[in-house]
Amino acid sequence: MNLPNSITFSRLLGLPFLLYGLHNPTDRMRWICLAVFLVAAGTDWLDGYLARKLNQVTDLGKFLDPLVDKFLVLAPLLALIQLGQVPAWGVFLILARELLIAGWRINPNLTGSTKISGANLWGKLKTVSQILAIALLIAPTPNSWETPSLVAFWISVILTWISGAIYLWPQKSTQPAVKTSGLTVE
Ligand SMILES: O=P(O)(O)OC[C@H](O)CO
Repeated sequence: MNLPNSITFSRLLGLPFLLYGLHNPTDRMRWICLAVFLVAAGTDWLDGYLARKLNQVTDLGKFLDPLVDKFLVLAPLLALIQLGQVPAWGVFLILARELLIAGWRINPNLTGSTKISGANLWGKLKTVSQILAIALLIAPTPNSWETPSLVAFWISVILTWISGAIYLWPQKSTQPAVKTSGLTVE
């Protein structure tokens, strides 16, 4: 457990507060939750930066970082369903893709590599779009912001699936076959 991975874990600390604070929130509580959410989201940049700078990129980090991001994004989205701000089926689309890629990432038979596949550029872009959409939805914005916030949410849903498809799409042609227990998987 190195410093970058500890920072990744610390991202989870704000989640209980977010879930509590977004239950029937006042405007003031929304601002506080927005600040907590953005600080937690900021650690996503910090852990990656430190891992590269300190030369501490590990398989554990490549697995943990995207997983913790999924918790960070899904916790407020569930609260936002409860508040009637986002439809459950939209959040389900995000949840389904995130589970799919988390499972794919740790399965060498599927990735074609015994090394953990880290997040790619599209995955990072997807997470940024989710964070922006959630920030807009948490903020106590006037009614006129409802549509732009929802548009941001749906853009993030689309990017979530595009980035997922990009992980899965090219592997047949670009990844070498992996031999597992005498069985060669292509
Ligand atoms: O697309 P994923 O599942 O690799 O997640 C991307 C990470 O959240 C980027 O930090």
